[in-house]
Amino acid sequence: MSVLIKKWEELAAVKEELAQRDWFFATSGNLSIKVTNDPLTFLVTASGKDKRKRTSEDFLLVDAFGNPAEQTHLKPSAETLLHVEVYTKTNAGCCLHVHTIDNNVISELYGEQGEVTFTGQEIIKALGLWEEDAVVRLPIIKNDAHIPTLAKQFAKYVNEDAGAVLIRNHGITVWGKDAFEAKKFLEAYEFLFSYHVKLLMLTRQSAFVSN
Ligand SMILES: CSCCC(=O)C(=O)COP(=O)(O)O
Ligand SMILES: [Zn+2]
Repeated sequence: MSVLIKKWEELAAVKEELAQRDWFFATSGNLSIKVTNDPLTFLVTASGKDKRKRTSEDFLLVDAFGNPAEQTHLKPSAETLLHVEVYTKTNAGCCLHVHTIDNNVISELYGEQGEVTFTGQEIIKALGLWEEDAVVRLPIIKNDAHIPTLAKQFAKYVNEDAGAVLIRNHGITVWGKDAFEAKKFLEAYEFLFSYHVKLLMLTRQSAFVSN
């Protein structure tokens, strides 16, 4: 099996799992996986598709600038430049972006602070932090409609082979050394968001009832 087919299957499997979680509302989300290092090429989702569907036109191969590396009628994701930043600045092998209600709520609650932190949760170990008092810091950037500007802001936080950035009222972009790691990190962040949102709702509601 060629590397391209192997990587296609790997990304398709991740896409299917994220679809099962219902993380691709209204065609949102984009995914990519590195195929070659020299020259850099990666598979990225085609723009505007329903990512819950599995088709032979789900992905296309792009180069280090995010341009199609082969003749195709498909358009790379509108947010391909963010994936370009990940692969040109790090050794990451996979990059995942989803819009969920929970990640949008968290990004709005903490957007002015420019970051959200989490601590005291066992799931933090999935992010590679094993100390009991570990603190996860997740940057939140402004959602700029001009993608080159958004990519430039995003790039400030792309310094390691694994990481994540929340885009305010837009979604999260997570990257890791391979598809397994990127998906694990994404699931850990979404767990933290969902827990935090539910806890805030319950504690605010009970404070309201007891007053
Ligand atoms: C429909 S949501 C707006 C675009 C977006 O943020 C997204 O993640 C999907 O865009 P793409 O071009 O990758 O389909
Ligand atoms: Zn998006």
